[in-house]
Amino acid sequence: MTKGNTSAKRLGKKAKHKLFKPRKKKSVEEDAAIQYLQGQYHNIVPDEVKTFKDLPLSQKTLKGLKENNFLVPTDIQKQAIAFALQGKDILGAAKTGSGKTLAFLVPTLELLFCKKWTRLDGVGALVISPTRELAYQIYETLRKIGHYHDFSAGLIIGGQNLKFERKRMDQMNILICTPGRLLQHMDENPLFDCGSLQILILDEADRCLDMGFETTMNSIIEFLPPKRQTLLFSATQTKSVKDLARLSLSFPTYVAPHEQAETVTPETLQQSYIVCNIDEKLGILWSFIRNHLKQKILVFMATCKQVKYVYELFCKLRPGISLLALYGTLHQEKRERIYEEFCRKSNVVLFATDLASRGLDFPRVNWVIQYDCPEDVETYIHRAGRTARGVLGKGEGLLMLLPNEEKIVDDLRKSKIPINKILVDPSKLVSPQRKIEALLSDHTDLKQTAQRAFVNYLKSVYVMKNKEIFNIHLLDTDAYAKSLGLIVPPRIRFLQKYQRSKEMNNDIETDNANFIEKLKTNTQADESDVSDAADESDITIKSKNKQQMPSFNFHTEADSDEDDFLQVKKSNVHIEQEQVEEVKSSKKKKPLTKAAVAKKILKKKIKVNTTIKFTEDGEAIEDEKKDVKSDLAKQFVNEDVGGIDIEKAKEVLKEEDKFDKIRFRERVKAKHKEQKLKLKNKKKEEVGEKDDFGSPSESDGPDLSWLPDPDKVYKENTDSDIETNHVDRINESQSDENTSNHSENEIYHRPSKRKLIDKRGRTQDNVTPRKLKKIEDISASLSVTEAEALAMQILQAKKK
Ligand SMILES: Nc1ncnc2c1ncn2[C@@H]1O[C@H](COP(=O)(O)OP(=O)(O)OP(=O)(O)O)[C@@H](O)[C@H]1O
Repeated sequence: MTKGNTSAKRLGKKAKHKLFKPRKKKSVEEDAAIQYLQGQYHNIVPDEVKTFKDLPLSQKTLKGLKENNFLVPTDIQKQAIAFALQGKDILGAAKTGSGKTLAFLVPTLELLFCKKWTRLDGVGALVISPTRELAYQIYETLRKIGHYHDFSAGLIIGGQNLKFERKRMDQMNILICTPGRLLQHMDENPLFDCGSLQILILDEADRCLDMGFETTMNSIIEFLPPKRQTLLFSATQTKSVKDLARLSLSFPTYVAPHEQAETVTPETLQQSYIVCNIDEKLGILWSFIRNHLKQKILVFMATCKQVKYVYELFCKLRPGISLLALYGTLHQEKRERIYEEFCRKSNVVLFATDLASRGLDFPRVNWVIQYDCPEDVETYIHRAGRTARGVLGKGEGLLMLLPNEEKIVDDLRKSKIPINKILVDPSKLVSPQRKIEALLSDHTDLKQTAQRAFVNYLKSVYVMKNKEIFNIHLLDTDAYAKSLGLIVPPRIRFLQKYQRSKEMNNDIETDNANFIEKLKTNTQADESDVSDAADESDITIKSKNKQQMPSFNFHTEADSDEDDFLQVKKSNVHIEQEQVEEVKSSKKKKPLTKAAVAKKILKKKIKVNTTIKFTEDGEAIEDEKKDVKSDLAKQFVNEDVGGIDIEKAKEVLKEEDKFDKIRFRERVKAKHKEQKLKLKNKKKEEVGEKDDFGSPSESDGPDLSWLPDPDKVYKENTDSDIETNHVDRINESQSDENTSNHSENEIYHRPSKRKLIDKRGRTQDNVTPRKLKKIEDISASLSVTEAEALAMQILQAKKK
């Protein structure tokens, strides 16, 4: 109401305009509808709700839901929507695939609708998701069901155009984002303002609040107004008092419709596990795929490198089904393409890391294979939950375990996960071992990927908290390398390093033993009882951990939707004794204090904070003051103050620039002068040389050296013959010259180098005085007719 009044006032005269009349009417209707809906909120009885229509929802939302075939709300939707509409903070927990997305999107739309939120009101709702793919999925669902509302929604995830996002941030009403990217906007984008935020939603809340995102989330929460509604959703919900306190949740309503259910996983999900040796795993996976060519299969692996290797290898082995790979280090566009392709296709295998384990709603997945043992029960639940989704979804899950990993089955069963052991049928096993080895010997790239996959898998095992299940020393690494096609097992440097440091630090080991013991007892307490007390002990453990390992950088503060296996993602992960030792030993080796660095610098006689300028020839300018020309620069250099006044420095540079330009011009001029002089000298030298042998300027007449020796002619020919013969011979020799073939019968000697007429018919300029004299002699000896014939010949040649 208030908003409506103010806008009418703001409109003033224009409000009388015809066009606005229906709006007013509409606004009145809307106000009445909102009032009615809000009046119903406290009368909702979730158990009595049969369809979405039974909930007090706006027509726009109901229409959006109906169009997308969402008619009957699921249990979590009934309860969560009811409490959220009443304005309560919610801790929502429900099985995977039970429809939690709508459980928070519907109340979000209703809240903004009832507040008559407009584009100008800015960000009203913020949905945070741990992965880009999940954020994209939520965004798509919002677009579908919020189609009839007028809100603007934005998807803010890493790997997209930051500039594009930046410009539009202030116009968005509902933002779906990943933590890293959101914080980046909060830090860098002046247009981004969350001051009027109404509702904050964390999907996969336990993941958003764990150690991987801890710092990022803390910074985000600080930025948000404390007076807001907060909804947390996950299949494995956090109840940590600390987490809730961080979000300023004091008395949230816990909505968990499946809490009393017999299983925590969907009933329609059939779960089984096999136990095999590490070197059999790849062969079993290959055989499984070969035996299920008409299925949609999702395979989870521990690291990106494994996914990359198995995908590339199987592509080369051609199993007869489409293969895809999804992991964090892929380019964002590729990730989107693969995600969509897997959604679309029906007979396909997707190899993925835990990036795809939470929230993603791939339709009709038949099989989820956990190729590597999950880190914990929660990870198992989320991975397995990628199949058997929605109201009618069915699916199967297969867990592949190494003998020492079988202990996790007890944990799974304790957590109400029905899982059965099955045996592998050896008759169906086909091992492509030979082919793999051959492929690796042919493809160096593939071999390197295999090596990386090998090392990274071992590292992933090494950093796991539960050493009873994940024990690197129990792995037959040579056999594992061989199964990957690596005849020579790669060096496991990180392990060797650790062994060495262990030998050196036996004393520390005993010191740490007590600490580790304490950690283990606390861990057990944590896992058995998820109570407030346990959470508190969790906090103390973590702080102890921090004290013990000040520089163990296992978690980053960046957008951690990239799945780095070296990142501790769980809040209660305790680093093993070994790792503590490693840190200590490495610390012992390299004590790098400020004093040590200063000493090193003193030893090397490096003058810190000094600038050395160089001339163009690379010589250091010793006295900088000598080099400056302008008065301003001289003054600036003489001022001996700490730091730099940027503005003044700019002015000085401008002044100096003028002098530099003058200097540059002078230098160019000098160079030109030098070049000219050189050219002149060179010409002079050339002229001097030519003078020795006769300069072309001295020759005025043509070279007539080819003419017949008159003495010979006079001896051999009679006067009467001379006239005709000579002309003929001239013609003859000219044609010879054109063809460059001298006839053997040629009587006269004709020097080839010195020609009277060149090929284009021009006369030669270079006639030496000696030649001139000869020509004069010849012309004196010629008769008039001969001279005439010669003149004619020259003229004809000139014309040509
Ligand atoms: N009321 C409904 N009627 C029919 N289908 C629904 C309904 N609500 C949700 N779905 C469908 O169920 C599937 C799973 O929903 P959603 O992804 O929200 O589950 P989720 O509980 O968030 O799962 P996860 O825990 O894995 O994140 C989706 O395909 C969705 O379209």
